[in-house]
Amino acid sequence: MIIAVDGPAASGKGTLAGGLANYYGLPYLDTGLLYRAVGLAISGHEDRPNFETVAIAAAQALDASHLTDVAELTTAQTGVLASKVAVIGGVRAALFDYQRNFATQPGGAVLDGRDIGTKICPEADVKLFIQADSKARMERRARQLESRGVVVDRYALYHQIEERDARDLANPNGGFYKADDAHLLDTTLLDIEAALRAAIAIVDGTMARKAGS
Ligand SMILES: Nc1ncnc2c1ncn2[C@@H]1O[C@H](COP(=O)(O)OP(=O)(O)O)[C@@H](O)[C@H]1O
Ligand SMILES: Nc1ccn([C@@H]2O[C@H](COP(=O)(O)OP(=O)(O)O)[C@@H](O)[C@H]2O)c(=O)n1
Repeated sequence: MIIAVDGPAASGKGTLAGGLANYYGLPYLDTGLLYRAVGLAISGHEDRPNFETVAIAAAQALDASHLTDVAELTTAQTGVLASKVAVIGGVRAALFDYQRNFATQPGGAVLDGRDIGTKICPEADVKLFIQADSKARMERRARQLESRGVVVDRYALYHQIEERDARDLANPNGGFYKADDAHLLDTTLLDIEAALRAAIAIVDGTMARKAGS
């Protein structure tokens, strides 16, 4: 079974995707980490003319060893760099096979990102699009960063998330919208347990309908 989980920044898609992977015993890939690793690799080059070439080369050279320093990859600054390299068609093309190979491994997988249900795995058995309002997303990200000892300016974080979402939505090479056959799950008023229960109910319901049809 392949489960695709998409949604905007800090909507809780990684938490849900990880919870679903655990529940169904499937391997899980956070595809945002791939873009973050490329973002990190071009840090300091982003204003140079050869920025795109450096980013594409970094994406082509990417392997699992670049995804281990999760603390550094998940800073807010790396998120901004990730959304800058994510608009480069050559970067997306270079990361496609990695994601496709993960998704199509025997037994299935859970992947979360922005374009899993639209571009990476249009044939996924179940697609979830996770949403939560901007203030809730900002507050969740703020607490996540604070739990690591980061001092957070909530006003700046709110605008940074809005700016990143806007850049993502305008991405000419992206597919950052809800797939027609994705189930929308708004977690604004749900805690993590309730959101996971709702996601499991969607997956079970979808698979039962497919088995019956
Ligand atoms: N439904 C929820 N209610 C409260 N906090 C949540 C919920 N879902 C996720 N979180 C918390 O919000 C933060 C961001 O969640 P995460 O899954 O990393 O988001 P995303 O992968 O969409 O960026 C994490 O600290 C996570 O524990
Ligand atoms: N499948 C994906 C995943 C992430 N991304 C890009 O990578 C950035 C970081 O993604 P992420 O999922 O780690 O970010 P959060 O939603 O966790 O804040 C996004 O803002 C997108 O620009 C993408 O283009 N396609």
